[in-house]
Amino acid sequence: MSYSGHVELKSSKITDAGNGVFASKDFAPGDIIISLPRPLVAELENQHLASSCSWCFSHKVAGPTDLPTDSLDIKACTGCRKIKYCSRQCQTKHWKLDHKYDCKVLSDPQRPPLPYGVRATIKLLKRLQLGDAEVRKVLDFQPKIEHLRKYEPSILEDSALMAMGAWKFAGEPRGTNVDLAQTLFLNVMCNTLDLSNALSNMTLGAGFDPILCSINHSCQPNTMLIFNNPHTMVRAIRPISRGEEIFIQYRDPSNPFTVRQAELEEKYFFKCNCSKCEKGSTLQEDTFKKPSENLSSEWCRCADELIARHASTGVDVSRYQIGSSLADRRVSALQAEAFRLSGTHGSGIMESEKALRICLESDMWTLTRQPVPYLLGSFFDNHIGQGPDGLEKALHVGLVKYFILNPALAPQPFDNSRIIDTITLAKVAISWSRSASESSIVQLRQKGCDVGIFIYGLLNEAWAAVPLSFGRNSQFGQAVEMIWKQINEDGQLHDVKMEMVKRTWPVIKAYAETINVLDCL
Ligand SMILES: C[S@@+](CC[C@H](N)C(=O)[O-])C[C@H]1O[C@@H](n2cnc3c(N)ncnc32)[C@H](O)[C@@H]1O
Repeated sequence: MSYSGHVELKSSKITDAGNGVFASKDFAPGDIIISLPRPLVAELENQHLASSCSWCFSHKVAGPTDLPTDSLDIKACTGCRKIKYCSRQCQTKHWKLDHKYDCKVLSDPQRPPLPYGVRATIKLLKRLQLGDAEVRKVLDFQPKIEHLRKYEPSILEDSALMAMGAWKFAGEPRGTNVDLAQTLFLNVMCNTLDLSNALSNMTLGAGFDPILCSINHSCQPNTMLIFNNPHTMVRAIRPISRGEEIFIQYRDPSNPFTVRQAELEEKYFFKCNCSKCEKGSTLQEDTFKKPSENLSSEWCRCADELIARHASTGVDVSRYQIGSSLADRRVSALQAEAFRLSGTHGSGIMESEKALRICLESDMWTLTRQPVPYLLGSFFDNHIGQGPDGLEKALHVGLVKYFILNPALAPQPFDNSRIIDTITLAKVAISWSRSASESSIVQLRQKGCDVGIFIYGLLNEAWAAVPLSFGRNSQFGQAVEMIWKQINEDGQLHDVKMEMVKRTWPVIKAYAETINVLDCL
């Protein structure tokens, strides 16, 4: 079946995966495979409604790692006073496509905020009633009702209540019923994509689209999904031949096998059968620095305490188990504790330091084994706002992330997560160089890291990589250009500076390789 210009939908070769999306021509890394003006469903989570544009997801709250967002002026819809926009154009587009169907429902000041799945279902029901062919395609997905009935009956019950609410709020549209509402609700919620804004680098809401959501998951994906306010693209990250299946990642593929499996089961209700998971716990993601038997006696004692604590508090540590011997159970307990403290997507300063000590002082973890990369990410973010001392720590951990972690975890320099990291590190290095004393700057240079050259190289790399990821005309691309132009005022000397970058890069890399992360804690 022809699905769009460059892809087609047919049965996946992955066991139990149903249909998948296949390339109908060859693609090179960076090529755009799918480009959509906006997913069929794109809803902000409630906590972001007040500070983000509901059409383009521009986000007002500036976090420490944010790129400049100008003076974004978010104004509320005069009808409901809940949905907000950064411009009249965004408001008009959103009204025509979407908001005209739920503005009245949201306008009741007494009503508590509606979950985004309910908001989406109200609008889908109304569009379905009007004969919208795109919405019909949502019904082609498997609602996973049987799976939920067997394994997650409470989720199924909740979905029935949500669907009933959505159907009533939609005004019980003729030609629809509660069962149909539940199918729409579940099909969207079991297949959502995380929607984000590169400028604030966080998940702002959830999306669903019949084309994008037909792409299966692999823990070794060949494409990346770029959400670009509100344009969405699927781009190749490795060469793809005609006839090959296209995969994205629904969840982080750098986790150990059992953690990946559990996360996908929990959020999407399936057992991943991708080519990487077929190899089980045998790959680099599951390799510790040393065999479990080599854990020091001091850390064995600590692990024994954790085993007792996990048992007495009833914490489910099954996804962190690496084996049944006592030595394996001890390392599993350390792993469970490190993941618990990492919170997977961000943790406080105290928690991330404690978890890093477990992993690195026990000497069982390599720097690229999770949750160390998550923890270093949190450590980096948490220290940016902590004055010159915090900035210096962030700069050092950033050097380790840049030279050691990122090339191992995301081999393409234009990978969207990597390019955001590169530009954020450049910003940290700029802030540090402005706040540090002259002697600190000289000292760092003497150790091998000339911060001026480092900043120049990072910005040049980000600027060169943007066309293969977000695009130069995107909000992100424009923000990168702004910083790049500030640093590169005398454009004529570019070649000379790049020659210095080329010569100095291996020296900075060698310095990064000497950094002991534990010294930064
Ligand atoms: C977003 S949909 C993808 C389209 C789906 N294959 C279909 O035919 O409708 C996600 C569902 O596809 C299946 N799936 C995706 N990736 C998979 C994988 N790696 N292994 C097994 N099933 C997978 C699961 O049933 C999952 O819930």
